[in-house]
Amino acid sequence: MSDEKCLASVMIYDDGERKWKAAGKTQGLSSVCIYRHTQENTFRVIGRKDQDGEVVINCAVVPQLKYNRATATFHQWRDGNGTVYGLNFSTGHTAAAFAATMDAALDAL
Ligand SMILES: CC(=O)N[C@@H](Cc1ccccc1Cl)C(=O)N1CCC[C@]12C=C[C@@H]1CC[C@@H](C(=O)N3CCC[C@@H]4C=C[C@H]5CC[C@@H](C(=O)O)N5C(=O)[C@H]43)N1C2=O
Repeated sequence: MSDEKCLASVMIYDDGERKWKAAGKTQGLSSVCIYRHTQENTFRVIGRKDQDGEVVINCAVVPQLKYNRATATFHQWRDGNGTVYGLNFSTGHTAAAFAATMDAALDAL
């Protein structure tokens, strides 16, 4: 998979409060990548805060994942146990690159 680093602000939707929260301990941008495990042909979304390396997203890409391009720079999906992740990308270009990689991963599953 393209290991192009996509810069985004990673957010998690708090169902209880019905609002988006920044993922991780601090605000700020993370490098978000989709990694492929070659032997198992599985994929994971891994996001690390640029500031301190904190892993703020570590989410399996499962075949039934519905990836929603809510806007040109904000994409979102629900993981297997109902957590909703949102990626607020720095640019439409990185959003489109990430979404294309996500689509390729979903096609390969
Ligand atoms: C059927 C279904 O599951 N639907 C899900 C989405 C979905 C569809 C299909 C497959 C998977 C999924 Cl996950 C759904 O609708 N969800 C998932 C949880 C949150 C939400 C529910 C209600 C609110 C209303 C408004 C809307 C929202 O959140 N935004 C609008 C579009 C961009 C806008 C951009 C940025 C973020 C940064 C903070 C906040 C702001 O800009 O200040 N914000 C926004 O406001 C963002 N919501 C959602 O997306």
